[in-house]
Amino acid sequence: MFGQDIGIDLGTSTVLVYVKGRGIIDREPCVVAVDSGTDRIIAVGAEAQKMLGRTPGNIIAVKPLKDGVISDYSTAERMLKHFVQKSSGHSFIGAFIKPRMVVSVPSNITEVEERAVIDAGIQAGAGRVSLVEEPLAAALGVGINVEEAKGNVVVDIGGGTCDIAVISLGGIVISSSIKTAGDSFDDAIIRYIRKKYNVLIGERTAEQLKIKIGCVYKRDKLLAMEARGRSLVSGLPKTIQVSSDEILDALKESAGAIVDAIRTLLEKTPPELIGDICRNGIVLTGGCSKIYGITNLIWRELNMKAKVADDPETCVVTGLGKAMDHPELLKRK
Ligand SMILES: Nc1ncnc2c1ncn2[C@@H]1O[C@H](COP(=O)(O)OP(=O)(O)OP(=O)(O)O)[C@@H](O)[C@H]1O
Repeated sequence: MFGQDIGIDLGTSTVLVYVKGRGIIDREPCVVAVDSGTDRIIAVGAEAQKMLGRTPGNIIAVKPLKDGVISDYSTAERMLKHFVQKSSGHSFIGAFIKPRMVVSVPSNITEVEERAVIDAGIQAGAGRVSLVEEPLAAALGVGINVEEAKGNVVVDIGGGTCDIAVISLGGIVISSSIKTAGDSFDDAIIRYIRKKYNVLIGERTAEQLKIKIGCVYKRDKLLAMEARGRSLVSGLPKTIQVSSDEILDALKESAGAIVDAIRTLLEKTPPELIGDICRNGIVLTGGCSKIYGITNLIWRELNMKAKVADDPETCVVTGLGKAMDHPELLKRK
């Protein structure tokens, strides 16, 4: 006997939880704060994120996912348990009847990585765990009729992975997943600032630069932002002015890798579907698809129309909600 259906977009940066009949009930950074002495969880999500890099010796803030897959099994399992308990509202029925869980995973993950997600879900209290590939869930969430005999391309650019898939007739015809996405954009900014200014900035500063002034195509109007870091020469705090053109330069290689991955997949796509794809254009989802200029870059490099979905971060979890009613779309049942 199963209880409620829960959809979990278990992302590298963010976890979103969907409960059938209630919609999205939770959206938290994928971070857990653990007391290293007692191994007890102190905080999950936004509260734990505030502790990242600022924790006293006995508290460690852990990101249990890396590159879209579980890298710290025990923490991931306990984090999932937290969300399962929250979703049941600690109700009497919720305590006895196990929920069915549908979780999104990157395309092309290994069987071992899949097994880790399923086991973590079961240990967290689910009665059954099914998986859906992220781009398929994203396509459902965007409202694409995935059952049609028409080709659609979805590119989901999250924190850890960029998943690209050609979808037709309710399935993924061809897909690829690269580990170049939001986190590697942040790393590229850190490396660029270090090389150019001899200043070491933190991950959160790099992410702010990316979100506020970042771009992968030249902005019409030059923007600038102050960034604080540590001088590698004096060892003291230093503030620098960074421009949007500098971030464009820093992100050139990573953005190029995403475009190349789309190009490679299109080259392998069956010719019958290419016509549909040219007509429909590419649909972009995931938080990092909000980077300025991504659609212009795709047009310039691939001569293809692209559109960023409305609210691109919630497409996957919304799609998981829809997949609950279409068991044929689930990868592992
Ligand atoms: N306006 C923005 N411009 C650029 N990047 C952004 C913007 N808003 C969010 N991001 C980035 O989007 C990424 C998070 O996206 P998302 O929540 O879709 O990832 P995720 O599902 O957790 O990751 P994955 O699917 O790779 O496991 C982060 O790297 C974040 O910095």
